[in-house]
Amino acid sequence: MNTPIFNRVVVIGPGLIGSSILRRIQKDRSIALYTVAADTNPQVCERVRELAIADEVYQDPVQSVKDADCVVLAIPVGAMGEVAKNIIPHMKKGAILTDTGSTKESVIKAIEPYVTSDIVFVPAHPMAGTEFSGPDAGFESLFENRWCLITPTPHTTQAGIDKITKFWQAMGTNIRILDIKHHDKVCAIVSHLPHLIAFTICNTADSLEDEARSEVLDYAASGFRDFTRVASSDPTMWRDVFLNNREAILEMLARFTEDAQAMAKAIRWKDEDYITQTIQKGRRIRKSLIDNKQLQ
Ligand SMILES: NC(=O)c1ccc[n+]([C@@H]2O[C@H](COP(=O)([O-])OP(=O)(O)OC[C@H]3O[C@@H](n4cnc5c(N)ncnc54)[C@H](O)[C@@H]3O)[C@@H](O)[C@H]2O)c1
Ligand SMILES: O=C(O)C(=O)C[C@]1(C(=O)O)C=C[C@@H](O)C=C1
Repeated sequence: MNTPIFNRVVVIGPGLIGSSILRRIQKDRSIALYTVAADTNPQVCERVRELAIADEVYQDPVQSVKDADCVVLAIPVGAMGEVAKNIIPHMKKGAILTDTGSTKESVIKAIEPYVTSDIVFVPAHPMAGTEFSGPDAGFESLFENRWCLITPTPHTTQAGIDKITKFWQAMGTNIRILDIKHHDKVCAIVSHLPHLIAFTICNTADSLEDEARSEVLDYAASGFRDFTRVASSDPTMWRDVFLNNREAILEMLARFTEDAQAMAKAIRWKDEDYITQTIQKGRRIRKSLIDNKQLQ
């Protein structure tokens, strides 16, 4: 076997993303020789033991990081700062700290003050997931052919970037190095706003008067169904994303609202060309996703 990328990898938060990482390592031990999982929820720890997807399991993240050469934070973005503050003093000198958070500027701001000069922090974000959460939801091929976005800070070393690049390539992803603010803007439009719209449209449907609401359930095997998949995502994760990428999300929502108003105007004034062009753009985007193999 080739030299493994890491000897001992700790995943803090073995939910959808963390357990998918652990499962992938279990399949490919050239990524890490030994895996440790840590989760403050005792039921998650119990389930990870039952699933046998980590070599060792701890309820206390502080205890779990001893001797690790890579620690992956796969917890909600609002919890990252506190956990980093607690674990960093117990990490091995020279170890890498990385994360999978959906927002980057907030996570970096929360973690950086606690990063000591002997720890390398490499912020990262795998652009892959589902509407499910928890250790049962993960699967080893989740990251296959997806993107992992790495957003180095001015203190991130090239050696750290190279190691995390290898790590995520071994998970099956392609890599892009992105500027931190740019990452948050792009994710606001491709991920955060679509979730906001999905949660909102379900709430709007639910607030209709009784008769129409029951029809939503009867006839929802249409476009609405696709929104309900996205809207069934985890409330804690998404509350944290919305509160931690506020500026970019509000900016994209404002643009979207303007475009929705333009569409409303076109419908009111029967502007066939505008309506047709808008629909055609949507179809083109869908086709390019299929061509780029970004649809499972
Ligand atoms: N779900 C997705 O599609 C997706 C995709 C890419 C990135 N992410 C990001 O990855 C991270 C994990 O998301 P997920 O979907 O795997 O979540 P998840 O809810 O499936 O798992 C998160 C786990 O973290 C644990 N946890 C919460 N607070 C903790 C703490 N303080 N200490 C230790 N454990 C704690 C929870 O008990 C849970 O088991 C989030 O930051 C999210 O933004 C999610
Ligand atoms: O595929 C889904 O259902 C997801 O919600 C995954 C998704 C996304 O919006 O694309 C969600 C959050 C992430 O940070 C990255 C990926």
